[in-house]
Parts: sequence; structure tokens; C-alpha cells
Amino acid sequence: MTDRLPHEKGFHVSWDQIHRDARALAWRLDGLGPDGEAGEQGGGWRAVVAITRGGMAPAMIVARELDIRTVDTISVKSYDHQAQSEAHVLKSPDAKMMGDGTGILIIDDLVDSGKTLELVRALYPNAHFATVYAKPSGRQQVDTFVTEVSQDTWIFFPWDMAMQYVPPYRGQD
Ligand SMILES: O=P(O)(O)OC[C@H]1O[C@H](OP(=O)(O)OP(=O)(O)O)[C@H](O)[C@@H]1O
Ligand code: HPA
Ligand SMILES: [Mg+2]
Repeated sequence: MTDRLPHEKGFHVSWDQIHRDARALAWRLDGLGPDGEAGEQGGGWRAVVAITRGGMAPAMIVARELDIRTVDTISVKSYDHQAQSEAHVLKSPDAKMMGDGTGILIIDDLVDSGKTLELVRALYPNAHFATVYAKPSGRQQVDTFVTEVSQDTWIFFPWDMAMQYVPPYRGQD
């Protein structure tokens, strides 16, 4: 619930908005890969790797936009609800495909403290790291992102929300 948040502000993202923002991310990434120019197959990238679970929806949209068919996942857990704990890898992507990360696009929904990306970057130092949203503390960990929000903002994604009744502004006491 919003009134129990440790953060001052809430940024509520709809499916439509994450779709638009993930598309904008794809367009920024087109041609940045080591193997290509903008408009070439896969935008120059060999594969997309989603950081589960939050990175899966943006990674699917980026892979679709850039026509990348090779998609894998890395599973990193760093939060229990809104409480941060030690980040650790639960499942790794295909080691042969990954190499040192060259030509691999690693996607997450957001970077907050940067701990998740720091862990993954240590494993694949030559990969390109992209998120849809970024907070200032983790911004250095991400190579490409779309929108920055303040550190005291909690981002609510559509997969964590549901439509519900809201009382009128001029309510009854
Ligand atoms: O920059 P950081 O402070 O590390 O935080 C960002 C990470 O935290 C969230 O994932 P979470 O670990 O909650 O798992 P989930 O994607 O499965 O929800 C989010 O999806 C990012 O992956
Ligand atoms: O602002 C956030 N929103 C959702 N998940 C998160 N994980 C870390 N920060 C956030
Ligand atoms: Mg995540």
C-alpha cells in the first residue's frame, strides 16, 4: 500500500507506458552492438539476456523490436518485497553463448542501488547493460536507459498492480 511505503513518491507505470518506454529503449540500442550499424540484423547484438523476473517483459519487447531471436535469462534475487538483501544468482544463462558478454544485451526493468547490475557486470564485463528506468545511485552501472526517477521514488510496475476503486476527490467525511 502506498501509505506504508518507505519511499516518498510512487511512480505508477501502466502496461501501455512500459511498452512505449521499452520500445524507446530498443530504438536507442539499435546499431550500438559491436556487429552492426543501425538497421542491421539484431541491431548488432548476438543475444538478449533478461534479468528475471522484472527484465523479462522489457527484454521481450526489445528482442521483438530489434529482431533478436536468441533470448536467455539470468535469475538474480535481491529484494524481498521492498526490503533489500544480498544479491545472488539463482540461475545462469548459457555459458558458451555468453563468453565475456561481448555482443550481449542484458536487460532489466530498472536499476535502483545498482547491486544487481554490479553482480551481473562482474560476471560479464563486456556485455551492454540496459534498463528502462534508472535511479541516481545505480546510474553508473547502466550503459543505456530511458527515464530517470529520483532515489526516493518507488516504481510500481503493471504486473504488481490491479485496477481498483478510488473514492472521489471531494469525498464524504
Ligand atoms: O539496483 P538494485 O537495487 O539491485 O535493484 C534493482 C533490481 O531489483 C528488482 O528485482 P528483484 O530482485 O526485486 O526481483 P524481481 O525482478 O524478480 O522482482 C528490479 O527488477 C531489479 O532487478
Ligand atoms: O522502485 C522499485 N520498484 C520495483 N522494484 C524495485 N526493486 C528495486 N527498486 C524498485
Ligand atoms: Mg529484478
